[in-house]
Amino acid sequence: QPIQYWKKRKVPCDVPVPFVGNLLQSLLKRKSMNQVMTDAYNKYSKHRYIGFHCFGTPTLFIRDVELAKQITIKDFDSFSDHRLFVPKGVDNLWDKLTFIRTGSDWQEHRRIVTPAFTLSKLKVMFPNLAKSTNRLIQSILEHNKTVSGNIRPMVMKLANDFTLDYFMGIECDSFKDPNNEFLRMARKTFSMPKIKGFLFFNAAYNSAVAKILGIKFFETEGKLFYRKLIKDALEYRQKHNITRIDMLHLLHESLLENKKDVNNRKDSNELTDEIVAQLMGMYFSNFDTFSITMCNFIYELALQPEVQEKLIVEIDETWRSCDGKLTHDILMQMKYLDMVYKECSRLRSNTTFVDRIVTKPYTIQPVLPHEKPLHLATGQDITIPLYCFMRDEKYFPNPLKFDPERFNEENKAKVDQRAFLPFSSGPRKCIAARLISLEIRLMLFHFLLRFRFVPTEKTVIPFVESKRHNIMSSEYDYWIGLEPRQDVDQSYFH
Ligand code: HEM
Repeated sequence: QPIQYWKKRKVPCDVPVPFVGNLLQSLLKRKSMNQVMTDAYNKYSKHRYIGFHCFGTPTLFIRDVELAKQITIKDFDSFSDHRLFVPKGVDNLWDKLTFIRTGSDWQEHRRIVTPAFTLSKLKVMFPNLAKSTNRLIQSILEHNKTVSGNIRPMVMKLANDFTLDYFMGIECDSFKDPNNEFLRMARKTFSMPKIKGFLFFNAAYNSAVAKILGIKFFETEGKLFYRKLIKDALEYRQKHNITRIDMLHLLHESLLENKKDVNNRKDSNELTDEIVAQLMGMYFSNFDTFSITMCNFIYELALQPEVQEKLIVEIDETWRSCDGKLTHDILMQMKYLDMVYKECSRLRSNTTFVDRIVTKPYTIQPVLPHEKPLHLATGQDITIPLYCFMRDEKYFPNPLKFDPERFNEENKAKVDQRAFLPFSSGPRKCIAARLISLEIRLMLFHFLLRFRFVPTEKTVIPFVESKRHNIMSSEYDYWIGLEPRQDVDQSYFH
């Protein structure tokens, strides 16, 4: 009896509604998923964990940052897997994604792909990343004299062209040619329509339904398109002995270098399939997840003219002093940009929660007077609400205020790192956290070198979170103006 599940275990829990659990308000579109979780989080403030029901699945909802750290880092071995969003065997490409792999297969795979994301690799790739960002944002200026409207499609173009260049060395300019095939396929394959997001979230809790409906993440047309693109790129590089340091090269090298993998492989098709799966998974994250995050950040900055002005001063000074030759270290050492990036990540990161599955029986020992040992069996679902931690006033006073000064030299040591988790933590933390941090800073740098973000008469203030999307995005799109800067020294760009 799922309804009795937490009651029997003496874990506090709101009475769930049959079939939908504690998600009724979200399903009826009365509240966003973040709001539903925040309500539960705030209601049981004296507890470290509570019971929660996502549809028919009882999940242990963690309210305590130390317990979350125990689960994601200290006792990781007992919580090493994610729940399966789609049952294994429904979508063979999906099964290969890092996020989806489980147990020793995940461990081995993560070890293989990690080298593509190290700091040293990012530094090697930086000149290409910087060139590509500069080129694309310059192109926005050239092809859109004034940009005012929903900036989401523009940011998606930027994310698409950037991803193509950075992942595969393909130069594309969707501002010049908005009807190009690459953009069309990316939109078709990687943008997550709200209904698809909803189906996926449902599927995560009901694998039988997912199997019956044959819910697939990537459509066949997209799979065929990207498989051909990647296969051709690999063959061309091999034939012409070309080495270009990008994600395709790094993944290919990492997978090849892994001797066990090579010996076990039946043919090079399998290796190509592996690369296609990883690149498509990453393309999705860079096209969809990243572009929503970027829009959230731009929205926030458009409402913060003083922060923008301060940032513009730092950007102009940096660009002048490095004579337009921005390096990885110069960018990452920019103090105010660092503060703004972190505060945007705290308040506007799009991650709602992360999940874990108990992989070895585990007991949560009592800490508070009213607690008893709580035994968790293998397979128990766990929810860690990162969004709630990052907006808890216990860790971030006046949490809804956008205040980069929380991260200044004097204050940053006081930030409780257990609660500041835009990319989660521990061995399953987002593998691309460093890349995203660089990518966003680089884009903000080049945007603010040329434009100011301004609200327009259509900008909905304050930010209203989407009730249809399970990650943080705006309910009313992103109506923002990009005002070309008149005070910019044009010699900057020559
Ligand atoms: C702003 C954009 C992004 C955000 C906010 C984000 C956030 C996250 C979060 C919260 C997780 C789950 C961590 C956990 O379960 O503890 C995750 C996992 C992951 N992310 Fe990201 N991510 C972003 C972009 C990307 C990009 C662009 C890539 C690839 C290039 C990527 C690759 C991955 C992978 C492979 C995993 C699974 C890691 C594993 O299971 O070992 N992410 N991400």
